[in-house]
Amino acid sequence: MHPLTAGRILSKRHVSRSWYFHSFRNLFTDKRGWTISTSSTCWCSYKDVNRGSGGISTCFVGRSKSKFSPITVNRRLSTTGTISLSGKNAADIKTISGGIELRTDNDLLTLPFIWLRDHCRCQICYNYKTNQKKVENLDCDLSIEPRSVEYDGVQLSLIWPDDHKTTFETDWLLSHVFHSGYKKKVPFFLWNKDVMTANPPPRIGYEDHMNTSMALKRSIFNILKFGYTIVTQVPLTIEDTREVIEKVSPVSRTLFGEMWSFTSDEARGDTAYTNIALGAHTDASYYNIPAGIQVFHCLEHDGSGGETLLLDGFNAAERLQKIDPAAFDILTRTVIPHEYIEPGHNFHSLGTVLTQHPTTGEMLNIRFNPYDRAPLYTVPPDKVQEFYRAYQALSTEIKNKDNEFWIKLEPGMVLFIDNWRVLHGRAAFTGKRVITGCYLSRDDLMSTARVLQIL
Ligand SMILES: C[N+](C)(C)CCCC[C@H](N)C(=O)O
Ligand SMILES: O=C(O)CCC(=O)C(=O)O
Repeated sequence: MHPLTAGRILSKRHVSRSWYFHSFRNLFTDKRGWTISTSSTCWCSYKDVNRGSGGISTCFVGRSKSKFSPITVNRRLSTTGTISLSGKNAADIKTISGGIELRTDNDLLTLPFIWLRDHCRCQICYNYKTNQKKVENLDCDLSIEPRSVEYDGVQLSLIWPDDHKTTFETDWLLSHVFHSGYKKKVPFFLWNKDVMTANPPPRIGYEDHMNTSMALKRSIFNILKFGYTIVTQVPLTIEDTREVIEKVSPVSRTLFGEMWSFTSDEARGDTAYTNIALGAHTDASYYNIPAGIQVFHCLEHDGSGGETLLLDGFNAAERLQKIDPAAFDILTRTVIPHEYIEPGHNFHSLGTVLTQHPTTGEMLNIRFNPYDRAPLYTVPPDKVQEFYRAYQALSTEIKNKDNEFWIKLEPGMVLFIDNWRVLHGRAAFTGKRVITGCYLSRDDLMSTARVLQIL
């Protein structure tokens, strides 16, 4: 147990802005040698408070429930109970219940005080070496209020009842607080067949992708914007393919291993290992967190057919939301199972077909693989028909030829597909066809995107 969170007995009324806690800080660091010196209400645990006269009170600070030491605190009575607002742009802030509203050039931010106190990025509260919070703030007074707020248009500064000072840059607030005007750095470019035919993502040459950060950024940018990208002129080996991929992200290990290659030899118990056509689907639906990216590189094909189908699942979902909101809603709420079973493997997942971003409501993931659906035990009988109706409504969008974009993967073309968004399929084929590739985790891709400052 953390020494400062042990023995927390104080009721909230004692932790208010009418108490001045500065002297606590010295006591904690000097006498106990405790490293936390925030001295804020968030960190103090009190056994009792005896109001003394003349503004002096005695209370008990506990290290554990059984061990308390008496100390003295200066009691500062709040004079007005109001929060002073100052600064060149004070007119842009307004106190509201439990927080402030901050008007910036284009947004109106609502900033709860508890949020502002918890997100303090001063050296005491935040470790800039590890990029981690130093304090848990789990005892923070939920109704904490600052004594004063200052805003100059660039920085917002707050002084808390214990004299702790918190300063934020407006830009930092804009990109971290909940607000409806949040803008994605790389918005989705939703497409159907015609839109994609007219605006395909630029293809990146192997040498550029491998050697210039501009080109690598463009490859990743394409995945975020269009849901896929293609690197051309890649040497026809698994090792070279892996090197191209590892510029983007480490290769994930799945039930198919790391780098796999497949052909129509039925080596595994999945229709991918045949030469029959496969309708649009996402892969790894039987993982609770489906693979983020699917990579394909056709190393050889000496027959006909085998074209690759790409289809923007977010565009299909968005259209469904417009024309059949009830179906869309059912698919975002109904958890269904998927599975992959073959000797030595038995994968089973639960998840919704459509998942939206929890704050923006934008599409986050489509999990659509009619082939790998498991028996539907998650839907009560009286809801079964409406689920099938919704699933069929989505599949009508997915089967719509106007949404299908077909390409022929030629040897040397490495295709990265956002498996959370873009569905893929293939036409039946003849002859020998060998495809290598792998899966990547979406978190790894996003991490690279942030490091390269694309996000
Ligand atoms: C890509 N590779 C051939 C290795 C595996 C194919 C797995 C296909 C599976 N039905 C799924 O949807 O995940
Ligand atoms: O063979 C192909 O081009 C694609 C196979 C496929 O859809 C898969 O492996 O999931």
